[in-house]
Amino acid sequence: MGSTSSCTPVIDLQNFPSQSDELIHACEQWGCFRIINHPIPTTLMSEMKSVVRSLLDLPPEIKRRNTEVIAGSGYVAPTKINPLYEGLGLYDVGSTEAVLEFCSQLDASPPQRETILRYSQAVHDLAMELGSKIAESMGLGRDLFKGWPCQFRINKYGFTPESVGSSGVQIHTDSGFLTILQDDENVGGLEVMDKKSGEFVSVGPMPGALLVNLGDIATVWSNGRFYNVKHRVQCKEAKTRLSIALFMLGPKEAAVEAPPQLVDTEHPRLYDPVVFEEYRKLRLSTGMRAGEALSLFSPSKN
Ligand SMILES: O=C(O)CCC(=O)C(=O)O
Ligand SMILES: [Fe+2]
Repeated sequence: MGSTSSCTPVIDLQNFPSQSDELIHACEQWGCFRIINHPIPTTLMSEMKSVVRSLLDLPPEIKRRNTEVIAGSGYVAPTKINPLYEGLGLYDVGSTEAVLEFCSQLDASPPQRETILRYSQAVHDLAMELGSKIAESMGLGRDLFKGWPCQFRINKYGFTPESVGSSGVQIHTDSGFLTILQDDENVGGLEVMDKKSGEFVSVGPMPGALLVNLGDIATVWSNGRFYNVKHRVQCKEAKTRLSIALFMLGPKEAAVEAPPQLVDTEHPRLYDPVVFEEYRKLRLSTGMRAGEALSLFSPSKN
């Protein structure tokens, strides 16, 4: 399938509340937007990028020490299905202890540790701030997403001349509420599905900006208003592509449901309460990785 080029919305984080309507429109129509004038310094972004490159270049026996806490949160080696992809990660990036454990597993040097700590804290704070801005822009309280755990992952796609045209990551939605992605500033390949046409649209590199995607939990929480954007990574050129993702998931125990303000007779509740951890396991066990599993939470109509 071909793709057209990007018209992903761009949200200026320093221009609030003026951008509130644009932000909600982007969440509803695209499930994805670029953010500019965000608080993560460009120098920190590029320092983190070079740390990511060194970590992913470590020998496999060291990378394997990055064990998982929840399924897929640790080292993911290339597989038959995804031979180009490799990733390292950690669950609960809001915990300094968890970040330091990740650093120790990978023998990070003191300057690398410092960069990983600064970057992960900054992007975690940014996820919380974005959650607050989304809630506030809908006329709700700023603290609704406080304490929701976040997962962190660094990704490497070893694209080769033979792989041009194939997939680095197959079509999926993210399972949590939102994802903040520092995509590769040179190597494109990320494609998002246009809600209206169902066509894939390329999201080209935009150095200095970050990309936000909304996931399945955002659709549940917003009572179906927010679009859980389907996306994939395609190999466009024979270069290594690196990306850094923070996934704001759902609460550890409490079930997610739309706040009462988003439910009325014209907008009846579309989903039964969803416990994130159960939802994630259901996605894995059923292989429904593109949001299909949400249909299993339609309220029973008695
Ligand atoms: O690497 C990317 O640009 C996107 C990765 C992605 O979609 C994911 O990790 O869920
Ligand atoms: Fe994704």
